[in-house]
Amino acid sequence: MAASNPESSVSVPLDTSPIRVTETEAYSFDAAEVARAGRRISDDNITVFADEVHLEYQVRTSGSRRKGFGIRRTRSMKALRGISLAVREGEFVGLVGRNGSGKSSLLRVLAGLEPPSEGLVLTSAQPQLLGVSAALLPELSGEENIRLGLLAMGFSPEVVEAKGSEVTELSNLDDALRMPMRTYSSGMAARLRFAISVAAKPEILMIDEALSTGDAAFMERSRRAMDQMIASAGTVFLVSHAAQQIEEMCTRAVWLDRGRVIADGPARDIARAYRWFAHNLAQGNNDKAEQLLADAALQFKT
Ligand SMILES: Nc1ncnc2c1ncn2[C@@H]1O[C@H](COP(=O)(O)OP(=O)(O)OP(=O)(O)O)[C@@H](O)[C@H]1O
Repeated sequence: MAASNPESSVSVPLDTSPIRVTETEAYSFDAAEVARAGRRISDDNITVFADEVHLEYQVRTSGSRRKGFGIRRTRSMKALRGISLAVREGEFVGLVGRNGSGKSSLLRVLAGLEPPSEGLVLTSAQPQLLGVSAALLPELSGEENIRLGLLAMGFSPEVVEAKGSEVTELSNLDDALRMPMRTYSSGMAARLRFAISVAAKPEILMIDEALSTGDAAFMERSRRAMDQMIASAGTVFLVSHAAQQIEEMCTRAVWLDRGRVIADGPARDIARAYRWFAHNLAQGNNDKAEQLLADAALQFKT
């Protein structure tokens, strides 16, 4: 379980009213723990809560070679530097940020796949991180993998039959479903994993780039499937470099840079600000891009 951050444990008025959440294997979510972290929780529909989360990777590097000996050193790489977030039922949160800003790391920590080096992560249910949880086998056909994926998620054979057709329709892979998955392009495999995960209707779904591989029809179907999830009080996270996709699909966006939250607010506003920043960065206008980043931090930081 993630440790709470003792430094933030006092001086904030606490509301320890009950939080309607269930315990999961990875995390326990109880009001006292949130209170110890010094956060005021005034409503009970929070599904994902992060308090001052840090993540440091230890990386082994090869050093200089002298007299034929290679010297190996360990370097620490700070991927997340104090992320705090509270996400509620029905929110569709887009994560944007330049390469290496910490988006995938944050999803992995929130999904419980990576323990934070410091800080607290609480979730109301086990999040499903698309692409990792679905254990699909390359030698099996798409159809067989749909059954396997749904069984692996704990559904009974009867439910698997019923959900199977939903997955088939959403994936739109038609005849390819009878081919071994090793013959799929990465986009086709991503679509299949996405369709399986969405049909499973997890309370918390996390998608890392998978949607960018689909065509317009797939995007439209995906959007409808996720709208249904959100309407039934689910929570979705989406990492994407396509700011337009975030703007069109998400209700809220969080902009990460160098492991920190730069801006957090309505998807439309954040996505537009991010797109202008990314455009300037791509043009090599680094000073202008840094200025836009600072402006966004002032305007949208919560
Ligand atoms: N397994 C790992 N070991 C060491 N460092 C890592 C590892 N995974 C990520 N990092 C580092 O952590 C930082 C954040 O990486 P992360 O993949 O979370 O960023 P990202 O915003 O998702 O990037 P991208 O948009 O390029 O996918 C980067 O500096 C990256 O090099």
